[in-house]
Amino acid sequence: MPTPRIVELAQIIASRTDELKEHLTSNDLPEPSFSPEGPIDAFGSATSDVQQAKNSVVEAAIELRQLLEGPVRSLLPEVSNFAPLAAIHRFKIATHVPMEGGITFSDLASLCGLLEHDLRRVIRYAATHHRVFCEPEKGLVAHTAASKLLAENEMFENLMGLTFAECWPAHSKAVDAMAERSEEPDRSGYALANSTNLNMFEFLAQHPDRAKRFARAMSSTSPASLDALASYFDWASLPDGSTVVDVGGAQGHVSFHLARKFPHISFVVQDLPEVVEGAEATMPEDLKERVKFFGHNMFNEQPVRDAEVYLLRYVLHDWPDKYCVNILQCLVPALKRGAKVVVQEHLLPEPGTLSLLQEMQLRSMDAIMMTLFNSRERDIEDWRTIFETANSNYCGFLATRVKANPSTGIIQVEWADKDSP
Ligand SMILES: C[S@@+](CC[C@H](N)C(=O)[O-])C[C@H]1O[C@@H](n2cnc3c(N)ncnc32)[C@H](O)[C@@H]1O
Repeated sequence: MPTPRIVELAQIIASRTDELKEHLTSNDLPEPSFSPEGPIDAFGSATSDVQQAKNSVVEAAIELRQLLEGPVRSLLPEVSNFAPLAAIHRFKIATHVPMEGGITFSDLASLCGLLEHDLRRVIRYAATHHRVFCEPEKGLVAHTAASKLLAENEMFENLMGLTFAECWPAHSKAVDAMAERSEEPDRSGYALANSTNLNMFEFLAQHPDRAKRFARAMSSTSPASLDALASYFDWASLPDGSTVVDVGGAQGHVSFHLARKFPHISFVVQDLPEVVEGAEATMPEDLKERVKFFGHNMFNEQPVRDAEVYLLRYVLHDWPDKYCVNILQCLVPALKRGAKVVVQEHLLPEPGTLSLLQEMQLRSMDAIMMTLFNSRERDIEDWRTIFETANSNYCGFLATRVKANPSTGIIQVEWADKDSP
């Protein structure tokens, strides 16, 4: 009789967890733990083999759980209500819990301005479902690694805000948006959830605090992703004094990263005026000469002419196809022969060709794009079509998946200017 799948999965978990234990022991590293003293990312500094072992264990554990719990649980998953996490974010509960010892439900409720019974159920739900907070003795709330992170690290505050204050309400309206069969960003789940006829960026422009949180959440991008951008396009071969225009560059974190690696290049960071406002004042001293900010709406003609590179990093996936075509067409009057357009984006795979975790991450991102913008993630052929539709002078289309993270890639095209003499 063949080995049942659940046994195979258990064997994968056991053998690959041994590799993880070996890595921790031989490098004298702390083991993963929910305690506030536990590591944030126990395998963050590990080699790609160890990362691979970790991903195999997680994927096997997901499949094993799904098989053991059966199809009913797949349809009605245990975690489908994010109100408790949204409440933890909104009422800043983590900041009111002391780092040492604990606090009673009643004291915590008054600090947060909540009814005690509401607070108690939020905490107990989050403790069991998400390991956020624990109750070391009955009635006393204390930190776990996750709640401590939220209390101490402003970046997580911004990311939770983006997830639970912006995305979550919009997800529940995405099906209403789908029923409208609209491909307009101002009829997305996000627009419906906010009772607005504006697209998300126009709406955020009217809500500066939320816009700031969005911009800060965007700047939390992983260093590995920025390193991929730095290494999958040959920035070093650009002539001395070259200019890169970072279209939709937010507050400049991508240009800062590239500017530090390539001191012979200057950068113009373009974004909506309200996004770039004040960015120059907070710029690192060493980059002030080479990075400039410029308020510009990318649906208007590109004003910075004859740059060597126009970079669009995670900008186009926010827009339905016809808008992407329009953005690329707005670059055209500025392009000199040989200018490059460089795009960093997710690249959808053929179903089942990436690992389960990678494909889950991509499908989640695709669903978020639908919810927020009525836009989508795209595969390589979709990207080729967008460039071809925008202008036949966009030549030499080259899309390369990033080896360490093949769900993303770098696309480059060159402006051929076939019509000029
Ligand atoms: C997903 S963020 C990407 C930010 C940055 N490129 C990065 O890689 O982190 C998309 C950016 O596009 C900007 N954006 C949206 N609409 C725009 C417009 N009409 N003109 C210029 N920038 C715009 C947003 O403000 C935001 O900073």
